[in-house]
Amino acid sequence: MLEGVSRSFGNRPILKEISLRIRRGELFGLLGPSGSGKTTLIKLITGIDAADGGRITVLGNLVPSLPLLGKIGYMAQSDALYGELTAKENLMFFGAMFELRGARLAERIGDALATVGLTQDAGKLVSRFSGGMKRRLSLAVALLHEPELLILDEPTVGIDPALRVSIWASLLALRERGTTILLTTHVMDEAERCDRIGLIRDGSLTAVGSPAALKANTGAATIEEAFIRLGGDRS
Ligand SMILES: Nc1ncnc2c1ncn2[C@@H]1O[C@H](COP(=O)(O)OP(=O)(O)OP(=O)(O)O)[C@@H](O)[C@H]1O
Repeated sequence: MLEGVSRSFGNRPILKEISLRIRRGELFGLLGPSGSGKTTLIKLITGIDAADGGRITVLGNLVPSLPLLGKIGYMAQSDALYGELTAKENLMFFGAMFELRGARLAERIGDALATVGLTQDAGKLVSRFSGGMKRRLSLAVALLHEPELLILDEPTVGIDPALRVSIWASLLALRERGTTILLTTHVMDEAERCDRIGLIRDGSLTAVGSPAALKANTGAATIEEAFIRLGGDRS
């Protein structure tokens, strides 16, 4: 939950008094033009960056909170992987950080690799991976410890359409199991699949609602049209 959250860089306000309550178990999408503040907001929610004003609580904990880190899975926009390790070794490393070990770790690694379609590539060095494969491995890392809240910054950038479909199927399955998912996207048909979306423009949350409600409120046929009518640019 965010209450009046603000963040400036220098004299420049980047986020202005953002208040938002994301419900447990929902798939929430943040949509906004490039530079509107989506990544900044996500970093505040994870506790990586600190707000200048306002209050953020996640799963009942005031952010930042060390115990919270074990309950969150975060996939940043740039991949933080070890190129000199294989995909499986990367997952073993990150799994150990989340105190997974033994049979449980092996089971989670198998599950996460299958979810992102990398089972056949488990033994390959990450430095030989394509950009899309690295994105998929980053997603596997984020969901390895079965976090209650999954925060994904543009999870499907650089991923081909067929795999995007399968990743979305996995996200929806995780949501069915009760995982709360917060993601940013530029892709309108992805926004359409979220339970609710929040539109950000110039650091302000301009609208929040289900895709159907946002379309109905603006009389738009598509979410892209609703987004433009609500003052967003094509992103
Ligand atoms: N550490 C920083 N120092 C100064 N300015 C920053 C910093 N981080 C972000 N900004 C600025 O804040 C604004 C919002 O950036 P942010 O990355 O949150 O946008 P975004 O909506 O995630 O964009 P995109 O969709 O392109 O990823 C940009 O103008 C960016 O240049």
